[in-house]
Amino acid sequence: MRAVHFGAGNIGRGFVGLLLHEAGYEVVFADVADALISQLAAADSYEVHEVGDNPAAKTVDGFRALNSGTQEAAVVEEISTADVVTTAVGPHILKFVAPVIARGLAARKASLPPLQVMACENAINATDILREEVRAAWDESAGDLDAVAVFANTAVDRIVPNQAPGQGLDVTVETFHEWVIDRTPFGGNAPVIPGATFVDELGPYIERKLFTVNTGHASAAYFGYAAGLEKISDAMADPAVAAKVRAVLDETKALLVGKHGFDEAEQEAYVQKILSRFTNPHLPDTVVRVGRAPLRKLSRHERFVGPAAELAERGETPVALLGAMSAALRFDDPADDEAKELAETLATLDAAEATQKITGIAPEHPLYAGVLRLVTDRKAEL
Ligand SMILES: NC(=O)c1ccc[n+]([C@@H]2O[C@H](COP(=O)([O-])OP(=O)(O)OC[C@H]3O[C@@H](n4cnc5c(N)ncnc54)[C@H](O)[C@@H]3O)[C@@H](O)[C@H]2O)c1
Ligand SMILES: O=P(O)(O)OC[C@@H](O)[C@@H](O)[C@H](O)[C@H](O)CO
Repeated sequence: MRAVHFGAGNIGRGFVGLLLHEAGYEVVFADVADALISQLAAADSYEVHEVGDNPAAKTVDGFRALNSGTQEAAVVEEISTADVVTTAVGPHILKFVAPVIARGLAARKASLPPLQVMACENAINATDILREEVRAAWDESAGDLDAVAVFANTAVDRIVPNQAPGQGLDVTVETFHEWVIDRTPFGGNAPVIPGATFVDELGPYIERKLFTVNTGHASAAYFGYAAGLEKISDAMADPAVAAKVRAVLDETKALLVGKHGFDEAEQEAYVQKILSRFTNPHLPDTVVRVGRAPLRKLSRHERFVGPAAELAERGETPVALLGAMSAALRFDDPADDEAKELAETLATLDAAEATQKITGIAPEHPLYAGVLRLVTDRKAEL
């Protein structure tokens, strides 16, 4: 069995690659970072160090690595005979890997079973986004795309910080992990991945993950950044930051319980577990990594505006979520391209234009007045 995995970064090596390896797949990593690919191609193995309660070290070996920029033909050939393709490149990068996947699928022999494609990104239904990009790149003369590929949405959860320089290919990760995959598109032939959980209804799981883990995480990052703190665990050790994060998760908990019918006590236990993961002092995770790409995080269906808008539509006022969004508008890490673009948007557009561009919230929406106020206040400081 062979899996081609796009994105040999933190989650690629520290989670998806590891679970596919443990499931018995030969993993072919495809990435455009040349130094990383050269290192992987030259290595026999790397270690995944799980830190926190019950620490462990796991070895990943038997992989290969290709540069999907300079060795595209080789990646296309791998895809044409692979069993599985996964990605962990970032939601905005899916459009760049899709044409390579489309070419690999077009070169596939009709006798092979459909390729099983799963995007492992922090976005609602990231695989649907990837499928539409593959469709856009699809050569119709190659036949029916749906006959050669099965696309399944997934939710991936494991905190994998940026790795310390000098650590080589080894990855430090938290012990917790969860990979939930929609079983329904596979029609009884789902891949066997013992570390993953297959479910019939993925939607509630994706929202629960994004609007709890990622909303809470990003809140800790932006409040921590505003407080001048470097690590997420330090941010969570600050009582004022921790209280604001908790208040945000109370609001998303109310939404998730009300919308999806999660049991309240079960959701509270989920929140507690996640808050304890953020405080893991062994995990060197930073507020700038977790806060990265603030425009993506402030966009319409993402971890802040998504739940805040739904609460507003239900007649609730999401006070804590608006507070976190206000902190996000102040995230100005000079190394972050989206933080620079955010600052420029705030500086050059009027408040109404900036509100709509950043959050996608229209003037008639019940959340609009709240976000317009945040944007207006932030602009007044610039
Ligand atoms: N790190 C985590 O804790 C974590 C957990 C769950 C989900 N995720 C999600 O996984 C995805 C990747 O996150 P990460 O933290 O591993 O980021 P990362 O930056 O460590 O890794 C991304 C990798 O993608 C590669 N890449 C960029 N453009 C590419 C292209 N065109 N073709 C092939 N490879 C390309 C980069 O070179 C990099 O190695 C994101 O969607 C993120 O939200 C991350
Ligand atoms: O990857 P992002 O930028 O969407 O979000 C940053 C972190 O919240 C994220 O990477 C978490 O560590 C991860 O989602 C945990 O499962």
